[in-house]
Amino acid sequence: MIYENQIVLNRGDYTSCSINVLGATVTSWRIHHQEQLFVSRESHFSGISHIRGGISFVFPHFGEWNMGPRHGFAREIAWSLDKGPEKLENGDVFATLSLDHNDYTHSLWNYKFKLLYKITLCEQKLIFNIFVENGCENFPFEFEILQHSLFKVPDVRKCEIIGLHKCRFRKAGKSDETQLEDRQIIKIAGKIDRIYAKVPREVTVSNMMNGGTLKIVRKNTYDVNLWNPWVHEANEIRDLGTVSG
Ligand SMILES: O=P(O)(O)OC[C@H]1O[C@H](O)[C@H](O)[C@@H](O)[C@@H]1O
Repeated sequence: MIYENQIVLNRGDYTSCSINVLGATVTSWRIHHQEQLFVSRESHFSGISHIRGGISFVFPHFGEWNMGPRHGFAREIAWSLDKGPEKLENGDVFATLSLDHNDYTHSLWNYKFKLLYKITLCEQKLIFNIFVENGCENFPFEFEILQHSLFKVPDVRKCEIIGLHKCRFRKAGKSDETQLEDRQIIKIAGKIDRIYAKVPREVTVSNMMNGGTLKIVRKNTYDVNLWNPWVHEANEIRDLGTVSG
């Protein structure tokens, strides 16, 4: 069921996940009451731009795009509910959203495609399955996908990111020049905006809400975007709200 644009997966025990059909954006993930995601209070939910925060769906292009909006169109348009929410025997709850090519997407990117996005809420984790169907007969297309995730943390300076050691990275939006990450543990102490390539399957972030560690496990994706605009730049992003040091 969709109520006020939201699809809610409720696992009981105050564990839930909300997905806004606008961009199939995951706007809330609560584990036993505790919110794990950051969504700006200044965010627009009316469709005039993408939702600022949560987990947004970047497709078919990451970054500035001369064919359409930055980070693609998928985060800016309404998706459909394809299936669910449905409870599985083990108590997990899932829903599948879909986005089909239409006149608008064709005006920017002239391919027939269908995206299926299955989100499963488990006791302590979220599982995402993404399917991209190519409806163009004998005609391949290239695309980029990113789940742009903004996490809520008590103090970002205390978070330790593990898993990027020895990966090469480039600065987002800058030249293709790459550098080697020589730190086993990355701490954020200022602005950072990087794309790490060929990242191992698992990256962890410690000192999340309640002091827990978040494990991000990926399959068939190779790059990781690490972004924190820090105070000055954050204050220039109008829908992010005021940030103090
Ligand atoms: O403001 P947006 O279009 O949502 O982009 C937010 C951020 O997305 C990614 O993390 C990019 O690497 C950043 O350069 C960008 O600032």
